[in-house]
Amino acid sequence: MALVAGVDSSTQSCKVVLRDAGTGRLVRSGRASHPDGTEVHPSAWWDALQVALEDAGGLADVSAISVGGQQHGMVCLDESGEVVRPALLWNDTRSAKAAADLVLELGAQAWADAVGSVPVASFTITKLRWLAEHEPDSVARTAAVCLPHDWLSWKLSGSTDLADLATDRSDASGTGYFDGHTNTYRTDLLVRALGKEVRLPRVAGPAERIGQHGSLLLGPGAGDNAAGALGVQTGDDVLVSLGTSGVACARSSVQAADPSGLVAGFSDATGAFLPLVCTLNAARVLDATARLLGVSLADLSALALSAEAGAAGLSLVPYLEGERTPNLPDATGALHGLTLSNATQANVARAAVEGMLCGLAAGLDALVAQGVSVSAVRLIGGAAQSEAVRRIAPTVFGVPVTVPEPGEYVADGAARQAAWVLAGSDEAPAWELGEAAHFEGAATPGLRARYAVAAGKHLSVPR
Ligand SMILES: Nc1ncnc2c1ncn2[C@@H]1O[C@H](COP(=O)(O)OP(=O)(O)O)[C@@H](O)[C@H]1O
Ligand SMILES: O=C(CO)[C@@H](O)[C@H](O)COP(=O)(O)O
Repeated sequence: MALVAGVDSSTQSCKVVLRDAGTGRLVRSGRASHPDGTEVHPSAWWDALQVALEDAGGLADVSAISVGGQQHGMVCLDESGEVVRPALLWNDTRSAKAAADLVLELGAQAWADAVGSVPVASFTITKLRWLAEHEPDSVARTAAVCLPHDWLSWKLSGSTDLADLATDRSDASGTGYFDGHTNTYRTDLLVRALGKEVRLPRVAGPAERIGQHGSLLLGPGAGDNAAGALGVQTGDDVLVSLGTSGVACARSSVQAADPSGLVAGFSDATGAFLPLVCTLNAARVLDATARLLGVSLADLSALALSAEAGAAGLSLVPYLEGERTPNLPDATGALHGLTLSNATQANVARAAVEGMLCGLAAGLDALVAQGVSVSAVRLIGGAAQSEAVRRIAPTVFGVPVTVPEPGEYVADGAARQAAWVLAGSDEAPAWELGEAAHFEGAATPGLRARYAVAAGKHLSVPR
């Protein structure tokens, strides 16, 4: 029995799964936390990976490993491979003005045509423009730019040579300087943002071996959402992930080019595309609401389910970290529709779940506008563990929702990729998935319209 390992180095934590390469059976797993904040030194990810690997019993008996990681984070390396400054993460909105400037310079349609997406503050390219404008010394020291998963793969390879940096299409497509049609970098766009050329990771094929450390083969890895789609074996279903970010995406044979900027035209981890909508506010909206109410997440779920659908007219606008879709980096959250009679813990809990899901429902609408058919949703990510989220989701999305057996689907997708690399086959191995739970429910009348009015009245406060 050969073992493969998959890593999910996500915003809040690092998770590792070790699976049987042939059957996909889970053999061991481990995890470790990441520090809070939107600016994190990559060494914290490496330290967390070591702890998670140790927790999972180590790699001594593992044949291949792949890393999935949070997308977009800007990792700058100097000529000797040292990190120049802490990485700016996908949810760091300081580059919002840089994003707006870049869009103004070329026009939204030109960006969508060139790289599949209109840049927002999350994208690496806007962080590079921010760096050029605010930290010229850091720019002068930067010899290479890569992404969180690229950096971790490179560290795992044991190399310190920048020439050995490698990435995959899915993560490259989130930079804002990668053309998914030709699978080549648009270095002209990178130079436009940063003001100089730098070394970029080689873009490996979906099942290409990018290195070897002793007998351990290294797969190309992927952005976390592409890895999640590979792990849950979505086929043509729409995937909604409720982690730190809220994501709605679907596999496609064509790259999206949405000039409205709502849908990002990313690539997937199999050689196809992954049109994707991402919000900044998902699981942590529930964390914050539970904190506000002084209850546990389990109690929050029970409270939400004890309230009537629609929370008796309360709407929670969940822009607690600003928002990315819609592009409102300075927006703040709000509770609308409070009255003496509806001011209960149960209604606030319900409004938090419904508000978070309404943000994702708008994302599903944007996918539909790009030609994606949404007849059912598969739900993953930390907040999919909430019974309230599972049961309320169909009443907000208006379609049935399937929740796969609880698991770490991003890490699983990375492990499946590692098994693919090991097998050298044309396609990723098909692994048995566990029992899924199915949820249905009629759409709550008027809920989304009322949310849309409330969301339109958000307050923007520059931070
Ligand atoms: N039962 C639950 N109910 C609601 N939220 C949950 C539950 N279990 C975990 N979460 C939340 O899920 C989030 C972590 O999810 P995860 O998908 O691992 O995030 P990320 O990949 O962004 O690091 C945390 O904010 C955590 O509080
Ligand atoms: O920015 C995006 C997608 O474009 C996010 O989905 C990040 O990739 C972070 O993912 P999580 O840590 O929330 O899973």
